Amino acid sequence: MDALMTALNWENLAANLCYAILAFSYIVTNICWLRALAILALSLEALYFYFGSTPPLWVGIVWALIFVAINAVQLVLMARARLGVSLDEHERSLHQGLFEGMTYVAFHRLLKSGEWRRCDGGRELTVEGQSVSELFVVAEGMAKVEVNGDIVALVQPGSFVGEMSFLTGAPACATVTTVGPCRIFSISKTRLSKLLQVDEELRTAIHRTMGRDLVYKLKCTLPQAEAAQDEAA
Ligand SMILES: Nc1ncnc2c1ncn2[C@@H]1O[C@@H]2COP(=O)(O)O[C@H]2[C@H]1O
Repeated sequence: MDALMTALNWENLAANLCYAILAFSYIVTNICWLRALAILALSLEALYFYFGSTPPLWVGIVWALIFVAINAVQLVLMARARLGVSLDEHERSLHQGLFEGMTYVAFHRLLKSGEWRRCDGGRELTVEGQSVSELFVVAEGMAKVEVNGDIVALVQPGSFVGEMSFLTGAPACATVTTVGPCRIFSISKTRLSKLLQVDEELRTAIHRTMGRDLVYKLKCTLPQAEAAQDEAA
């Protein structure tokens, strides 16, 4: 009990504050905040080791400063990566739509791995029953989705094409054809898979985005299917 009271007394306030901040930094999930809090806590620890012990506890001070330096360098690198990202008007609008919530840095890594294309109407993006080698995002324009020759849906701007086979590994469940001039972002699925294997942040963001897009498609498709059933009855 005495030891606990001594540990918590006012003289040890800096040390307790430093370890409380360190403990809090373990709770936060944002890596920037984690590093910033670690820098604050470890700087306080260095001060405590200097002023709180006679002679100063140099081993602790040196290691605290090394940890501060590592975290500071990482923060600067992250800030530079963030500031180095510049998106053009089309990329920004895609980010604000389909990829909303994805960090600029992760979005930029995705963009760098694929390419933008313009195409006219009539271009087949996927063919029902055939394997799909690319994942597409229709940024501008529309595409029709056909199953057994029947149009079952329209792909709206800001939607994926080919995400279902990407997620399941199955062949394309539909033929998707552009119905007018389109601006499309495409990325090789092999390349995307490799990228997602090493980039956890992007993997989480892509899966969340695909999930949201699938929900949207399902919501749009159900009324269309109901209307078709009513017509058939
Ligand atoms: N009901 C639907 N609404 C919108 N897009 C669809 C629908 N059904 C299939 N697709 C798209 O058509 C694509 C065909 O290839 P995938 O199965 O890989 O992925 C599919 C989806 O991207």
